[in-house]
Amino acid sequence: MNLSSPSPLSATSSHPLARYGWDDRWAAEFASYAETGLLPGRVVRVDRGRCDLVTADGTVHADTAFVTPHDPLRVICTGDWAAVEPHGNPRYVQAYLPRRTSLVRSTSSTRSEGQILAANVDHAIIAVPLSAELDLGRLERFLALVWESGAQPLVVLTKADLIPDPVGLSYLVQDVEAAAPGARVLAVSATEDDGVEPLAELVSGGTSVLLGTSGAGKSTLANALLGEEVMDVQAIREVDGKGRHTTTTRNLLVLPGGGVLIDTPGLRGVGMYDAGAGVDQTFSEIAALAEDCRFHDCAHETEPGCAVRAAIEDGTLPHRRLESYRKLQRENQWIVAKTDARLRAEIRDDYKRKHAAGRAALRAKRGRQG
Ligand SMILES: Nc1nc2c(ncn2[C@@H]2O[C@H](COP(=O)(O)OP(=O)(O)OP(=O)(O)O)[C@@H](O)[C@H]2O)c(=O)[nH]1
Ligand SMILES: [Zn+2]
Repeated sequence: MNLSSPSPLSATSSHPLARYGWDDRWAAEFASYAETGLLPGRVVRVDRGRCDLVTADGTVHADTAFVTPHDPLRVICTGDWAAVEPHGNPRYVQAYLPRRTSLVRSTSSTRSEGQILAANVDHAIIAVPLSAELDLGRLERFLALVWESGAQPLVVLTKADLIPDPVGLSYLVQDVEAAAPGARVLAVSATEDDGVEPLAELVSGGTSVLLGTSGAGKSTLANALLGEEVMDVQAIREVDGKGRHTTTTRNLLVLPGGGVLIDTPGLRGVGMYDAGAGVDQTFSEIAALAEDCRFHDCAHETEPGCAVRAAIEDGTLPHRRLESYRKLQRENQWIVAKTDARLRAEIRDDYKRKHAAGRAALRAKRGRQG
């Protein structure tokens, strides 16, 4: 049985939660909870000790006390598949299934702590606006975050109608492709409905999120994918614990062309959090080149036989890429160091050692001169 792509004929495809992403693998992992009478549900919203889940019986408002541990990365979040009690007032979420992917950001630049933004995301759409000059460094930062999460990045150049010249547009696409190895890049105009269809098809088989800076065109793109009516329909009315009707907005929406879109406020303008592997993956072509460096620990500075510098010299690797790689590596080390005292001590000792070595070399040099 191929677990990663459930057959369309499988029993779960007719399950009422299939359109929310329920598949054979989730069903298998849920089996032990099902035996105890718990219901499966996908979290569509989390809010102050409560969450909304879609279940086969409709939306359930449940208490999250048992799935809100101290570790902020393990707190239940939108996109999680959870086990919820079938009755009770309130009903409790008892557990959630191990996440396939987790999108994590650092909460702030001063108090470095990871925060889970969304779980079980398959595609992360990174919106890059063509209304402004391309900021490839910023794109690379988003890519690192996405690769680290385990989701597949999809770069969308938004507002493509602003670049009417197809040749100019193709150059821009090429520049972005060179900065995003392993990711699909497509140009879309949401206002002209150009390229929305291929994008809808790409994300139809899973859960997606939209990332990008303010004004990048995320909301416009979300509306184009969802259709405005869908947005309205899914602002659901339901009875809360006090017996009143309340209107709540879901952060996880079913796309008319298949798949679901997670759109939580916290997703906007995210910063990386401990994304070492993600940074390496973002610059995968540099790692591939480095395999041919003479020294396996080559820093691509002044070493002889450096394949990375050779690629820069012959024009196959933009110098900007190596600079950006180093910058993001340093940034990530800094983030990690802030949360990891041991590493912080190591960096300090390393600095002292280098400093001492530098001073010794200086003394030796002075000694020779004197
Ligand atoms: N020409 C053109 N303009 C667009 C397109 N998509 C969005 N815009 C414009 O770009 C601006 C920002 O779009 P939004 O969709 O609000 O951007 P956003 O990323 O959601 O912004 P935040 O909500 O601040 O995060 C708006 O003025 C849109 O009208 C497009 O395809 N073509
Ligand atoms: Zn090298």
